[in-house]
Amino acid sequence: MEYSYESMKKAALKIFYKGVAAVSPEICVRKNLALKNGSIKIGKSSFSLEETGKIYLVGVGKASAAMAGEAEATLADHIDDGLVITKYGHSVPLKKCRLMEAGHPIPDENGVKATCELLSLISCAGPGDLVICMISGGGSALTPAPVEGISLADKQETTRHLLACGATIHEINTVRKHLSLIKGGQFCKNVNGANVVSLILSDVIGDDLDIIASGMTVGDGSTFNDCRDTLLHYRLWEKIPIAVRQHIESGISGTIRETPKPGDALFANVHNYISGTLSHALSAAEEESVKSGFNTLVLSSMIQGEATEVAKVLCAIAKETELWDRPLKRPACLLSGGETTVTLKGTGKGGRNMELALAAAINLQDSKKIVILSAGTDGTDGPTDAAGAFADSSTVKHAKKIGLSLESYLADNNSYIFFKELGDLVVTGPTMTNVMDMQIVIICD
Ligand SMILES: Nc1ncnc2c1ncn2[C@@H]1O[C@H](COP(=O)(O)OP(=O)(O)O)[C@@H](O)[C@H]1O
Ligand SMILES: O=C(O)[C@@H](CO)OP(=O)(O)O
Repeated sequence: MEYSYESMKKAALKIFYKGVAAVSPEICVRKNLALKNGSIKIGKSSFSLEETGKIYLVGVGKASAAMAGEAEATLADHIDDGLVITKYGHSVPLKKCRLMEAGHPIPDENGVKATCELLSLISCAGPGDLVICMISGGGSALTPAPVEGISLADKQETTRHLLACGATIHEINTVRKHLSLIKGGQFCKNVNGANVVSLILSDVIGDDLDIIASGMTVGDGSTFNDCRDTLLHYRLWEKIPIAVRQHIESGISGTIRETPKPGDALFANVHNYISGTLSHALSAAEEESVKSGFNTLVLSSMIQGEATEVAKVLCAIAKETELWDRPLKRPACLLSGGETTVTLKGTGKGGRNMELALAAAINLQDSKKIVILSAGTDGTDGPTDAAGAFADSSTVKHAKKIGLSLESYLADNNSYIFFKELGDLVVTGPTMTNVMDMQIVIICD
């Protein structure tokens, strides 16, 4: 079969959508939540309706409104009260829960208000009650509850520095947890001994419960010392607001208490279950790729590192396939995913997927027929309206024709504008789910 760039891009997009569809909030919640024989089953936990007091449904994260919608459909009139905090544009109509939208990835005033309301709602719970949480990535930025002495502006500035320095989400959330009254398990301090059960859609490498949305219902394995180490490592210690520095120093000296740790009695009635992961999405993408006639290989669901470096490795494997039919015979499709980082040096507009695609285009200029799609499964890449971008063996040629220099767009972290000019953005709109980023690499004759 003869493949054109257009047909390869179409196939890549179809594979991406299949992956995303497999981790829709509805599917993930339906698999893990049921009402059966007078009991609510969530993950491996079961709560008899007769013995349970009030039932609260809460949610935080980009997928939380859609997750709560599915939970409402199952639990219907059994929910007594609820509140969901999601990112602007990620709402779906809810019947039982109040819905509040807030800023992401930089927290804002609406996030502060919403988090205050969330904490006030769950403080109505008590022994015998059940608090059901729908948690997904994005939850950290959406729930700013700064500790005393730290302002929202301090948190915003700290977040901006952390997002720009190339730190991993594990490192970023270690700091966030230690500046917060809700993150790092502290949500559970407010439920007065009620049962807490969380369904969690994972958007972090390794599916670490204490990292996704800063683990508000999970014991925190990190410390104030780790925060200082991270900030020193990325040379941010002198740049962050003084109030943040002082708070961390007080934590290190023991004047301020640590976040609750795994095994703390606070978590005796708390259960956390992963409801969907990137690995599920990649399996569905793999199935679609095979159906489309490609020899298919999932490389990894744990790709991390600087986006431009990851691009070099993916392109090297794609070119190996093109030249030597290794590790797959053509027509081939390589699938991968994870979360890269971008150390921002320029002032342009972009995201880590578009940055990866731009670097890939440079690496593919000496290849014959390779297409790469890199996109965020949440439908947003960086502070833009695109999910990601396509790069292919001919991108450099086309860019030169219209006078665009890839190197200068890359140096300015201006990948969004580059791919917009070229017409190679992947625009999906909010997908309502969030399991990190996916790369689909198609190699044809
Ligand atoms: N101009 C840019 N080029 C590349 N990456 C960028 C740019 N601006 C911001 N970013 C990256 O975008 C990330 C935030 O984007 P977002 O897609 O919202 O992340 P997430 O899906 O993890 O919430 C930050 O980690 C930041 O490094
Ligand atoms: O909320 C968070 O802490 C992170 C990880 O879960 O999500 P996002 O990268 O989407 O902001």
